[in-house]
Amino acid sequence: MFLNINKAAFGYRKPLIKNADTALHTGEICLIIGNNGVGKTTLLKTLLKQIPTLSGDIFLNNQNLKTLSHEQIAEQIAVVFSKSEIPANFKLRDLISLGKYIHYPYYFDLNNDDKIEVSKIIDDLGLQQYADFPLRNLSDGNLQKAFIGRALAQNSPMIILDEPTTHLDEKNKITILKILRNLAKKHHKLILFSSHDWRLAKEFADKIWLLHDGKLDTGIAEEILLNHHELLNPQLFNLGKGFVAAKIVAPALQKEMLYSLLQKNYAFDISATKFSYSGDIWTVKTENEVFECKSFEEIIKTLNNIY
Ligand SMILES: Nc1ncnc2c1ncn2[C@@H]1O[C@H](COP(=O)(O)OP(=O)(O)OP(=O)(O)O)[C@@H](O)[C@H]1O
Repeated sequence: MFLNINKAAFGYRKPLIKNADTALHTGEICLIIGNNGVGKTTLLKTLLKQIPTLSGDIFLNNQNLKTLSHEQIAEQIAVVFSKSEIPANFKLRDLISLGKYIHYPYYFDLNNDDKIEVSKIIDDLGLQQYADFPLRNLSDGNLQKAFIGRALAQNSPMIILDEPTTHLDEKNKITILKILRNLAKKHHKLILFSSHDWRLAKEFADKIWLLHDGKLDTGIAEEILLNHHELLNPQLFNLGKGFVAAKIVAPALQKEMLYSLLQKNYAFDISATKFSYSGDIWTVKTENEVFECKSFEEIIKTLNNIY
């Protein structure tokens, strides 16, 4: 058990989250989700002792956070915050080298082994051609990789990332999430990250910490999603207030797409109509009739004749 949270409360004067009780191991990836302002960043800052724990205890590698100095915490946890300041006039290699300086008592030039390791991190992240680029000239995706590179150079067993995929396009999001998965599974790092893009992130996370109603619910990602129907996607897009779903028998993706189509177009009870999908054909059954439709467009035409 690398991180252990024991009946802890987080927040400022008033707790945002009470009675949090959970643990994570190295090699695991955990996604933190919750609505805006629920306390995700506050929780991460508390784990870093930037904010005091209001009550209860946090153990890092079996040591109580209260007894650890900020330098000792930096040896255990590297951090990538999404709103990180870009150090002026730094090149990419300088930023990644910064991760090494927590291991030096004062400012020194890096020793040879550390320089080699920094170059290897740059290679592993596919950033060779940008090594001597000023940070301000990097794309958002490469800058984000560079901050992850700095965290890697720190060589800590745990990495915390606050919204590491914001501002990134789908391709770069997947690249970053794959890098994180690789770090956990091949290098046994514990990765804890927050994201609002949870549909994508959950594909990569083993566990979820869900912050809601002043509580922290934790567990295997799929278990948390199953137990929190409000998170599962159809309800998220429930635009038609009077919509009552129809029965849909179809593979998950087709079911999700039909649900989304129906709830956008019909703000009333359509539960009397049943839909099933087989061999690329949708069968639409009303009380008295059966229709076969080859596309969603045909389904809409059929339903518009019925309702
Ligand atoms: N230094 C502070 N003192 C008092 N309250 C604060 C402080 N910093 C943040 N808060 C409040 O604590 C609450 C939680 O903020 P936090 O940034 O942790 O939420 P979050 O879940 O990370 O939100 P988001 O998804 O919008 O990033 C908010 O209501 C915020 O205004």
